[in-house]
Amino acid sequence: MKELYLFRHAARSVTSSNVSRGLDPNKIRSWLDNSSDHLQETSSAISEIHRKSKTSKPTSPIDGPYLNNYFANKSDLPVSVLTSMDRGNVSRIINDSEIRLDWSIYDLNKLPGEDRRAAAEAGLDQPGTSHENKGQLLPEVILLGRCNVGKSSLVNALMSNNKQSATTYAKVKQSAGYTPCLNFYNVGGLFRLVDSPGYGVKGKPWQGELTMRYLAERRELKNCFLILNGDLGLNKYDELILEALVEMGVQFDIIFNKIDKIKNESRIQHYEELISRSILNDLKIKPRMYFANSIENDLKQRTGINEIRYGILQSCGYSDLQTLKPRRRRKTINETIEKIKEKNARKSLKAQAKANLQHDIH
Ligand SMILES: Nc1nc2c(ncn2[C@@H]2O[C@H](COP(=O)(O)OP(=O)(O)OP(=O)(O)O)[C@@H](O)[C@H]2O)c(=O)[nH]1
Ligand SMILES: [Mg+2]
Repeated sequence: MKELYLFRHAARSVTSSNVSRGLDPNKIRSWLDNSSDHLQETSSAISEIHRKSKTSKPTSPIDGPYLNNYFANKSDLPVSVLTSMDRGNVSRIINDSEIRLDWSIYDLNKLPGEDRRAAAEAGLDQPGTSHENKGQLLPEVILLGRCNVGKSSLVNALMSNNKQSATTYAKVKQSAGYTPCLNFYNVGGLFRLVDSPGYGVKGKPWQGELTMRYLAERRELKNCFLILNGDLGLNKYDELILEALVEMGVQFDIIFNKIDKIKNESRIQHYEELISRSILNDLKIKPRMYFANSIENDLKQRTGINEIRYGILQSCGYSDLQTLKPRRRRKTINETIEKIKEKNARKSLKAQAKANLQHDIH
């Protein structure tokens, strides 16, 4: 109505002021009349858009938890759907954990546990390896995958504080074939997370042998997380390793990583198609499935990390996460300062609230 009122006013002023400039007032009136109809249509279309935008929900990000929720009802492959309490627990456990690289292994016979076993088999009493006194044996999980699929980035994402900091434990590089050996990260004395050299075109035969022997022989190994390219899907090397894992009877799960490479609105359809045309549904063992983004340079984009952490802890036999206490890491000076600041802010808020209450009473 307001627009129409303004419009009429404009028509009046145009007719009177433009005659002197040689414009035909009737033409102008008819043009304005048509415009009035158009304006009315436009204004009602705009209010319709406003109405719709108020009622329709904004598109949610199709992130790791969203995809898990979606495929929980749609796929034969199991997925984890976490409660907010599970999320809180896994974040606390990892954020509190002291994390360190215990061993970098090029030769499986030198791996603690294996050295002892090798020595026992050879009839020797003293294995005498350099790693012998560097810690007790813990449950282990390994990240497997093609070169460049994001194994080391995922190691960093799994062991870093979710949103605030990206600690770099494992070295990451754009060029494929970067991690040369098996790296064992001790997480809070609870388990060891093993980063492995990638397989595929850039993988070296001796690295393949090392990893395969580890998979076949390691008694501490509780689960493998096979990382797949979330953009391109499985290739022949992935199929070979999947078949080998099934054949060896090794427990494994799969992670579709780099989901950011697929546009948010196409993700569901992309993964539905990718899974249905892969060999995943035909495997004798149905692996648990995860969707993640382990990107290092944009922490807000990281997703699906707590689901994998939860899967790791469960595989390692830790089911009561509420009471699980890792070996704690020492806080940095900055973290300590932040904690003190938070405590003081809470104190002053409390004091303020108390003062307000007393003021209201009086
Ligand atoms: N877009 C995107 N890039 C990623 C993601 N995760 C890792 N990258 C990038 O992928 C490249 C390879 O990452 P790495 O973590 O080194 O991969 P890797 O599997 O350990 O590679 P190798 O050790 O060579 O086998 C790096 O440039 C990473 O920044 C992700 O979730 N999304
Ligand atoms: Mg690597």
